[in-house]
Amino acid sequence: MKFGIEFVPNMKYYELEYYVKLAEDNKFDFVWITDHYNNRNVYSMLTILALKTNTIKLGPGVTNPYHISPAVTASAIATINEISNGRAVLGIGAGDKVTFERIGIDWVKPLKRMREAVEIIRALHAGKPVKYDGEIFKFNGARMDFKAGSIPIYIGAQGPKMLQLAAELGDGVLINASHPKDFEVAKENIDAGLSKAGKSRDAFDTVAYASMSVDKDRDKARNAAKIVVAFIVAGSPEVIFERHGIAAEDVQKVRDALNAAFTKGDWPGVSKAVTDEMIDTFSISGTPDDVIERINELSKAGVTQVVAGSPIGPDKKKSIGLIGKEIIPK
Ligand SMILES: C[C@H](OP(=O)(O)OC[C@@H](O)[C@@H](O)[C@@H](O)Cn1c2nc(=O)[nH]c(=O)c-2cc2ccc(O)cc21)C(=O)N[C@@H](CCC(=O)N[C@@H](CCC(=O)O)C(=O)O)C(=O)O
Repeated sequence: MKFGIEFVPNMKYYELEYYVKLAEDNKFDFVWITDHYNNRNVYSMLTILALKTNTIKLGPGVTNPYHISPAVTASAIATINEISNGRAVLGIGAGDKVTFERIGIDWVKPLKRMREAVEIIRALHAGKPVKYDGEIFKFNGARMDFKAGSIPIYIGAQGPKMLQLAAELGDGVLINASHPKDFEVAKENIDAGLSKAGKSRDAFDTVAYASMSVDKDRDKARNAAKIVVAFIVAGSPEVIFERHGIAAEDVQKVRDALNAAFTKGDWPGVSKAVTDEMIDTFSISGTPDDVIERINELSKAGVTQVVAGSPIGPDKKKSIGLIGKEIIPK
C-alpha cells in the first residue's frame, strides 16, 4: 500500500513546507496539493516543496482543464518535475462547480474537456509538435522547448464515466472516498476503462483520497473529523446515501446545520448533526488500529494508495507522526 497526504494551500508557504517535510520524514510516498483559485497558487507552493524535499512525489491534487490551458499545465508540471529531479505527478480533475461559478467559468462538457486536455498534455510531454483538432481545444504545432521527463497523470473521478476515462487515460485515479463499498462499486468502471486501453490493473494506482483523522484517543479523532465530514455529506449525491443506508432526514439536518453555521456561526450545531455512520462512511477516523483495519478493507477492495486528507487529526503534527510510526510500517 502506498501512502499519500493532502494539503490545502490555505497556509503560509513555510507552514506547508514544515508539514510536507514532516510527512516525507514519516515515509509518506506522495503529497497532493489542492487547487482552487481562492487559495495560494498550487504551482508556486509545489515549487517550494520541490526545492525543500528529496524523496516524496508531489503534484496538484487536483488541478482542472478550465482555468488554465493544458499547454500551461503541461509546462507547469514539467517545471516542477525538473526542479524536483523527476518526482512530479499530475493530479487533474473536472474542477469544482461552486468555485467555477464565482469566477464565471461554465462547467460544460467536463468529460470531453478532460479527455482532450489529458491527451494534449501527454503529447506535449512526449516532446513532439502537437496538432490537435478537438471539440474544445485546437492546437496547431505547439511544442515544449524543454524536456518534461515522464510524469504520471492521475485523474480525479467519482462518476462512472469519469472513472472509465481515468482508467483508460490515466496512470491512476484519485477517488474522493473512504469506504470499501465505494471502491467495490467503482471497480467495474475502472476495469472497463483499463480493458478499453488494454491496460492491466497492476500498473494502475487506485487511490482512496480520504478524509482521515487519527489520534490515540478514538473520540478525539472522530470529533475532529465531523466538520469535514459535514461538508462531504452536504456535497455528496443521493446515490451515495442510498448505497450506505444514510437517512435523508439526517442528511438534511447536516445541510441545515451548515447553513446555520454560515449565517449564525453555530459550528457546534454542525458537529451535533453529524452521525457516527456518516463518520464511518465519509472518513477514516479513530485510533491507529482503527485506521489500519479500514486500510486493510480498502486494500481488499482494490485500493493501492491511501491519501490522508483533511483534517488528518485533532493535532496535524502529532497525527502525521502517528501515521508514520504506527500505520505506514504495518
Ligand atoms: C464531471 C463529473 O465527474 P466526477 O467524476 O463526478 O468528478 C468530480 C470531481 O472528481 C471533480 O470535480 C474534481 O475536480 C474534484 N476535486 C477537486 N476539484 C477542484 O477543483 N480542486 C481540487 O483540489 C480537487 C481535489 C480533488 C481530489 C480528489 C478528487 O477525487 C476530486 C477532487 C461528472 O458528473 N461525471 C459524470 C459524467 C457527466 C457527463 O456525462 N457530462 C457530460 C455532459 C455534461 C454537460 O456539459 O452538461 C460531458 O462531460 O460531456 C460521470 O462520470 O458519469
